[in-house]
Amino acid sequence: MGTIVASTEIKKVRDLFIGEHVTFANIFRMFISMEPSPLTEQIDQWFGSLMAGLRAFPLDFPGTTFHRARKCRQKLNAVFRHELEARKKVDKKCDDLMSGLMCTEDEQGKRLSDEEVVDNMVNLVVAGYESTASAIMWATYHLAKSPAALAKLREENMAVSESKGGSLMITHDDLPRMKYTAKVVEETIRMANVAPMVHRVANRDVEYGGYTIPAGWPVLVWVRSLHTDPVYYQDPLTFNPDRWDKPAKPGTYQAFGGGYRICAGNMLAKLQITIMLHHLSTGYEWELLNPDAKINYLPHPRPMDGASMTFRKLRA
Ligand code: HEM
Repeated sequence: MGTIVASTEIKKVRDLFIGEHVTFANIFRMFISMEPSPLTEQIDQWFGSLMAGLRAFPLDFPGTTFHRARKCRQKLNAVFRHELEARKKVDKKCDDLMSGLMCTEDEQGKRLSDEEVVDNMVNLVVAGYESTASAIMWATYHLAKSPAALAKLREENMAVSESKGGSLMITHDDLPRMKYTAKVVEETIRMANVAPMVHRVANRDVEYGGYTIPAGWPVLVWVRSLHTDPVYYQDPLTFNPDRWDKPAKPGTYQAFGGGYRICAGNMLAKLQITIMLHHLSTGYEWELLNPDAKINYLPHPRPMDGASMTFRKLRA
């Protein structure tokens, strides 16, 4: 059993498992039926630069993060546009999101414009890619620091795998048996706060904490402060999956926002993290190289060293 030393900075966590960028590869297969290739590697980099510019100061001239993000956005639009035109030319339909968006009709039989299809494609990758990959990184980080939780997770997932003759393929039917795994996913998402804020506008005057928020004011729900409030979460900075034996008090768990605009991909995100945890916990053990590395919170929370870890295969 060799020891792999690798930076698990999101991409590398994905690399470790099946030798490719799992989250990105999954998203690309589901969204546009593209297999990993030099082009998808390039697209991956453009998305990275676009993400970096999301919360950058909006200075749009060469050399700034914001400018780079805008340029990358244009390149991404061009790639999706090219694929869309190619499909239209030969009337090609795939079992993926792009074809779904191209064919969807509203009650009046109206379809999305090409621009709307491309816009939705880019936005959905932005919404669903780095957020989920980052949550997977945080799951491995917290589990590396919580051996007891990792042991319970491994026990549950080994049992699931053994009951299927050692198969690593989990299906929807296995999920009811993966109760502890579900709690690890929930606790990871609570602590990771990969989407640090939720945006709203007050649609009427609201009294809150002795203040009045006037109608029309923009409001930022700072999710981390909610998720680390000891009034709602006992010992909030401790990774404790068992706290999810009881559901959170309504309104105190906003990792995916809430109401009409709740994250459209929340179930998909949880499923992807669950699958990844199943494979990692049954196949590997891992250790943080710098457990006390400082955390950078903006633009997205991550350990400053990218969560460098050693991974070791549990079985051949
Ligand atoms: C751990 C992973 C994820 C986190 C923490 C997350 C978090 C969020 C948050 C906080 C919002 C704003 C919700 C609100 O304003 O109430 C949001 C919106 C959204 N998310 Fe996610 N998300 C994740 C994964 C995904 C995935 C995998 C997809 C789809 C592929 C996705 C698609 C969307 C979409 C389409 C919206 C906009 C919904 C709307 O405005 O109606 N997200 N997400």
